[in-house]
Amino acid sequence: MGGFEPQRVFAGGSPAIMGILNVTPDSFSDGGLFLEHQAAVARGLEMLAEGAVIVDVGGESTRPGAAPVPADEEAARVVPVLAALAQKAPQAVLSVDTSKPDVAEKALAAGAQLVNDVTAGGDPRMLEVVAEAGAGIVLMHMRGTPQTMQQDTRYTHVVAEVAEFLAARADAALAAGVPKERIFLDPGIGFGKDLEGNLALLRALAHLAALGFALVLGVSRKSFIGQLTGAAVGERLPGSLAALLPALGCPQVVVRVHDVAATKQFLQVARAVRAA
Ligand SMILES: Nc1nc2ncc(COP(=O)(O)OP(=O)(O)O)nc2c(=O)[nH]1
Repeated sequence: MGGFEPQRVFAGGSPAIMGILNVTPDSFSDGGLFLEHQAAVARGLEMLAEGAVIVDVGGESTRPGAAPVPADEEAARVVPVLAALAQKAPQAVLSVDTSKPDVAEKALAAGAQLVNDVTAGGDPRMLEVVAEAGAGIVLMHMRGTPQTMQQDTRYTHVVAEVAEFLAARADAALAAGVPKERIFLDPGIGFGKDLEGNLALLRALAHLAALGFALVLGVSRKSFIGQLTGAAVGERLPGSLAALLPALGCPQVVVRVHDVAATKQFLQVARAVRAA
């Protein structure tokens, strides 16, 4: 149950890779590919073999306009996959991508050690669930909900506003009893931001790292890459890799990606050729 060990995430250095495993019919880039549990477990094991340190299992798409999934359906999607991965890959760090405390509770009992909450503890019970389980939590910035977040993407100063939100949510997690080393902050690229807002957050990633918490960064295949290049969602791997460049300067960052092997190779070479 829980027992998140942060040192396992960065034992191989930073950035560390979080492989995305969407057990959903409608995720924006890979919906339906891994809805069947056997295929999902195989994909999770494949990503671990390719170099992922964390496998992030999600049962509800958060793409703009996505319909919410009932808790029992979401749990039915992710819990069996997490249980199988915990049994087959006991060395893996498993996370559950959910904003529902009930789903998180079941996922942690099944072997997840980290909760990836795109609402940053929007449901107050989530922080209690995470603290009680000794789990880690990813607190992500999103304006509104997947249904509303792209309707208002105006900020006075997007970096300052996102940093302020994340710092406040980290304080709430600390107050709930989650230790600092088990808290990850995430700017939420694509969640209620326009192109300029996403780029400003990427350029200022070191500023967010200066808040003193480990970070998670999710840029993989996202629409801002399409806006910059015209590339369709299945053609965005080069742009997804280029968007990781700001992460290279951060001491403790997890990059959340679909393409694990390519990202692993990119990071190995980028680290080798980059001045210290
Ligand atoms: N912490 C964090 N979690 C996230 N979960 C989902 C997505 C959206 O990507 P994906 O999971 O591929 O799509 P969908 O939400 O449609 O399943 N992005 C993030 C992110 O940037 N950060």
